[in-house]
Amino acid sequence: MDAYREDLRKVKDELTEVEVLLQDLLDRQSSLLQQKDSLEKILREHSESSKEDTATDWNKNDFLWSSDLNDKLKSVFKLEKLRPMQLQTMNVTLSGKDCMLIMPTGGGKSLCFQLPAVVSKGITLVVSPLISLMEDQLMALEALDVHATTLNASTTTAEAKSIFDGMTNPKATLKLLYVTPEKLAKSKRFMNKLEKMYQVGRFARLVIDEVHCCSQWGHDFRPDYKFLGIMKRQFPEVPILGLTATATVNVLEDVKKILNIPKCQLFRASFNRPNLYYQVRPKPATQIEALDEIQKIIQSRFNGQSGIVYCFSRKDSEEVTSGLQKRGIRSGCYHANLSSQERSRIHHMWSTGKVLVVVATIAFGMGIDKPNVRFVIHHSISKSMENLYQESGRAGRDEQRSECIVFYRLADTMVFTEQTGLKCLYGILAYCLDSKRCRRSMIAQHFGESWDASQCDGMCDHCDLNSIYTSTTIDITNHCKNVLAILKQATETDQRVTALKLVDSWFGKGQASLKVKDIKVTTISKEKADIIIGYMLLNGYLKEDFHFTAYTTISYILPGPKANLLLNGNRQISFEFKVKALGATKTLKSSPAPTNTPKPSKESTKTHLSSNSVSHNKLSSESSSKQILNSSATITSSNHQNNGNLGNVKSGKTNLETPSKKPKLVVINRENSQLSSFTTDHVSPNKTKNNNCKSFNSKGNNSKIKKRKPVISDSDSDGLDFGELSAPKKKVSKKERSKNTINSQGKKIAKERNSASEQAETGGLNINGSIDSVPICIGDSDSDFDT
Ligand SMILES: Nc1ncnc2c1ncn2[C@H]1C[C@H](O)[C@@H](COP(=O)(O)OP(=O)(O)OP(=O)(O)O)O1
Repeated sequence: MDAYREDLRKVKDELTEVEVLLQDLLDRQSSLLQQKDSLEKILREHSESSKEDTATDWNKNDFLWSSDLNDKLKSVFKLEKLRPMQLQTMNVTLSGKDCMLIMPTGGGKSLCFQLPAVVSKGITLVVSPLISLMEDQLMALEALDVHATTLNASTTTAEAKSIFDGMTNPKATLKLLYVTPEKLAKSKRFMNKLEKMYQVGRFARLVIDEVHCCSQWGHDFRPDYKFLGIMKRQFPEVPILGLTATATVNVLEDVKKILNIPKCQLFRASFNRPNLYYQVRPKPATQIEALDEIQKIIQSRFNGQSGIVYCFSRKDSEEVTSGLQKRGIRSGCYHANLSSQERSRIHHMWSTGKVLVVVATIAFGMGIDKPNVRFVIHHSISKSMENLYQESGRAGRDEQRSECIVFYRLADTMVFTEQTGLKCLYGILAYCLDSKRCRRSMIAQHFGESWDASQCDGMCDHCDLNSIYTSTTIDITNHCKNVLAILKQATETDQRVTALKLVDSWFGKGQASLKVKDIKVTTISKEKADIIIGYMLLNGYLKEDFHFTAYTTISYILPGPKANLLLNGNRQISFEFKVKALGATKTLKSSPAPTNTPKPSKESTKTHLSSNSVSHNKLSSESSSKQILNSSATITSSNHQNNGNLGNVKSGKTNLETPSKKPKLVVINRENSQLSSFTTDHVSPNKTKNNNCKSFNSKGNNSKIKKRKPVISDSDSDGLDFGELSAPKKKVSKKERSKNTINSQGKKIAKERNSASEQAETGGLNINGSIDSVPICIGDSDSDFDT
C-alpha cells in the first residue's frame, strides 16, 4: 500500500508540475498574442499610410506651400533643415488632413505645428495640458516675432476681447492660440467664438499636444481631453494634428476613436536615442554607500558636467542633495513640496550652470529643454518603462553621448502607484534583472518597435565591448530553496512575511520564530539576495500577496505557483551573474568628449577583458537576440529538463558563499524576456526573434535653452522609503488613504503601500517621505492648469 501511496504522491506532484508548465505556456501564449496584436496594428497602420503614400508622397518639396515653408523655416525659425518626420507631418496638416505624430521627447514636435501655423492663413488652435508649457512656447515664439497668445483664467477682459476679435478678423496677425482642454470643455463663450472663427474660414487647424491624455489607457489620462471628441463633429473641415511622445499602439487606437479621426495619417519617429548609453547597477544597501557611488560616478566621469539624479521620494531627494553637497558636488533639490520660487530658482541655476546636478522627484518633468544634460541617474528605479524612458530621455538632447544609469534594489520595486501598477513595475524589474539582453532592444520592445541589438553600437552595459563586467554562472537552487523554507516556516508558525522580513530572516536577523533550524545564515551579499528574490518573484517561485487595511496596503511574500517544482523535484536553477571581469583595470573615467559617433574602441576593449568576457560580449553584440533572450538561466530537473540556453558564457561555477571570491555582482537574468509580464523559465529556443532597427535620426542641433517655468505635479501622496530607515509617525490624510488602484490580479491596491505606523506594527516596508506623482498630472496645486 505504501508503494501505491508513494506512486500516487509522485503522480500528483507531476500533475502539479504539468499544470504549472501549462500555465506558463498559456501566459506566454497570451503575451505573444498581445505582441502579435500590437505588431499587426503597426503593420496595418503602416499599410494604410502606405496606401495614402502611393497617392501622396508627404516627404516631397513641391506642394503649393513648400517654398513658403522653406523660407519661413530659415527666416522666422532660423533653422537650416527639418528633422525626419517633421516635413511629412507639416505637409499632411497643411493639406488639410488629420495627422498624428509620435516622436520622442526633444524630437521637435512643436515646430511641426508652429511652422505650418506661420505659413497658413487663419489661426492654429493649440490644446496643451500645462500653462507652463504654453508660456515656454509663447516666450520662444515671441523671440521669433511670431504672434501667438494664450487664453486662460488670468487673461484680462481687454486681452480676451482682443483675442476674440483676432479670431474672426481677417486682418489680424494672430497665428497661434494656446488653451487648456479645460478651457474648451468649460467655456461656452469660447466655443461660440470658435464656431464664428470656423464660419469665417479662419480656423486653420487644431493641434492637440500630449494627445495620449485623451485615453484612459494612457498613464496621463485627463478627463477634459475626452471633450475634444466633439471637435471633429463641430468643425469637420479643420484638420487635427495630435502630438505625443508616449503613446503605445493601444492608446493610439483609442485616441483615434475618441477624436473621430480613424483615417488620420500616422507618423512614428523611432524611439531609439542612439546617443544615450543605458546601464543598470546594483544599488548599495545603505544610503551612504549609494551616495558614495553616485559621487564617484559624477566626479570621475562627469566632472563639471550637467545632470539629473531622480529619487523616489521628496525625503530621498533632500537627503541625496545634502549628501552630494557635502561631497563637494554643486547640487540643488527639486520636488513638488518646495515653493514655486524655490523650484524656479533651482531650475534656473541648473539651466545656467550654477548648479550642476538637480536632485529631483518626478516633479522635475516636462519642460526641461536643457540640451547638454550628460547624465541622468536613477537613485531609485522608475515606476514603469515609460517613466524610465521619459526621465532618462532628458539626457543628451543635443545628440551628444550621455549616460542613463539606473540603481536597482529590490526594496525600491516594492512600491507601485495608481498610474503604473504591478505589471508596469514588474516590467521595469525585468529590465533591471536582465543580465544579457541589449537594453535598447528591451526598450524598443516595450514601445512596439524592433531594433536589432547589433545596432545598439555598444551603447548599453550589455553590448558595451568596453565593459568591465563579465558573467559567471552560479547555481542558486539552494538559495531559492532556503527562501522557500523560511516562508514554509512562516506559514507553519502563522506569520506573514514582507520582503524585508524575508531577507532579514535569510540573513539571520529578525524574529527567532522565523529561523529555520537546518538552514545556515546566508553569507551572500544583500545585493545578491535582492536579485534572487526579484528573480523568484518574476518567475513564479514567489508571489506577492496584498493585504488591505483602512489606511494602507502591505505586500507579503508567499511561495509562488512554481515553488513546489523546486521543493519537490530535482530542479536546478543556475544563473549568470554579471561580475567584474578578472583583472579588469578600467577605472571610472571621465565622460568622453561628446561626439556624434559614440562607439567605444574595440581594440582598447580587449586589453580590459578576460577571454570569458570577450566571448560574453561577442555574444551580446553578435548573436541573435534568440540566443540572448534565452540565455541566462538554466533550469534542469529529472522530469523536465529545460535548458534555457545558458549560453555561451560559462565562466565556471562560482561559489556564491565564498567571501574571498565575492564577485561584484550586477544583475541576474530571468529566463524569459517579456518586459511587461511574469516570466517563465520554459522558453523554447525559437520563441524570440531578431529585430530590425529603424534609427532615429535627428541631426539638427538643439542648442537653445528654453526658459521654462518649472512644471510641478502636486498630487502628492506619502512617499516611501524602504529598508533600514525608521520612519517618524506620520499622519495620513483621508484623501491620501483613499487613493487606490487595481493590480494585475484585479485586486485593489492602495496607492500607498504602507504607513509608518503600520511599519512599526508589521515590520513591513517602511514609508517615510513623500513621492511626487507623474508629470502631466491633474490638480496641480500651483494652478498650472487652468480653465
Ligand atoms: N529642424 C530642427 N532643427 C534644429 N533644431 C530643431 C528642429 N526642430 C526642433 N528643434 C529644436 C527646438 C527645441 O530646442 C528642440 C526640441 O524641440 P521641441 O519641439 O521642444 O521638442 P518636443 O516637443 O518633441 O519635446 P518635448 O516632448 O520634450 O516637449 O529641438
